[in-house]
Amino acid sequence: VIPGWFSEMSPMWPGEAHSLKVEKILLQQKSQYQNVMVFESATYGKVLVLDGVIQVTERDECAYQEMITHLPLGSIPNPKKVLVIGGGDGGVLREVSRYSSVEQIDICEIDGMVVDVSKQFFPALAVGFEDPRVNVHIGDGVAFLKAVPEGTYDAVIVDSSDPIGPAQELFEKPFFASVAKALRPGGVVCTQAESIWLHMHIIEDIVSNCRQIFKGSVNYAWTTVPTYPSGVIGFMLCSTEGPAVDFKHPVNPIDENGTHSKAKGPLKFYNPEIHTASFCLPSFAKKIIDSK
Ligand SMILES: NCCCN[C@H]1CC[C@H](N)CC1
Repeated sequence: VIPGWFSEMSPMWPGEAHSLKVEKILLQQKSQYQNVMVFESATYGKVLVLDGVIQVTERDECAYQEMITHLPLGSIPNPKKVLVIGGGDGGVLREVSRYSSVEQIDICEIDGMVVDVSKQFFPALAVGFEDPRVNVHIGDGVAFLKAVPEGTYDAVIVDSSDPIGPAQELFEKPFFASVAKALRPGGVVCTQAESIWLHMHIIEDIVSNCRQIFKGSVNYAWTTVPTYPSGVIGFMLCSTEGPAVDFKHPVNPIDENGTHSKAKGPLKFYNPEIHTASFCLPSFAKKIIDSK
């Protein structure tokens, strides 16, 4: 370990590690589920780390939060009821709250400490919790979804960490089946779906499971996030049987000014062109994803 630097090491990306220069460690605590750390970096603002894995940095969080939210919500005409699984830092809530059509935003985050730490150190993300439409549930998303009446939601966003630790079940078939049940016909789900450079085997399984469960459309999109492993992160975009959803041509694209409603300031990353472009894949990934 180089003194004064944080290196992100995990069995999920063997033989490589992204490092960030540390100015000051602001918090190190153990929650019921994981080690929680916040540090001030030299060049990416504050950084949230769970079990040694970077979750968000102030400088590049916009890419992930905007894409994981606007890829699904921009693809349906009138999102009303939205469920966020994970997302305890509040960033996805901030993006969902841009839609004036949305009436109810439920969030189920397993670790309450993540919510508390975000409110203390990441106000630009935790602002999402201030929206009156938000209902916070601290608990296991798997159990939460089992209790949800069939066809409740227009959209589900699974803003998870990696399938090592508390989020492991969020990558498995039974969970996808419970998401499909909780969605209305033509409802959409967007899940965090790792890196095409590092995790094609995981993505292969996720796509295969999604094609069996979601009888609408199943697509994989990706974007760049400099502080995520390999600098990219992907998303599964699926819809249930019912009114067709064309994820590649958004019917309801939020514009750059984010003026769907009382905006939380302009969008920094997402725009309708990058929405469409995010579904274009390199051949090595396309071959596997389109064949499942
Ligand atoms: N809202 C926090 C984002 C969590 N997503 C991350 C994707 C990349 C992973 N290596 C860690 C979690």
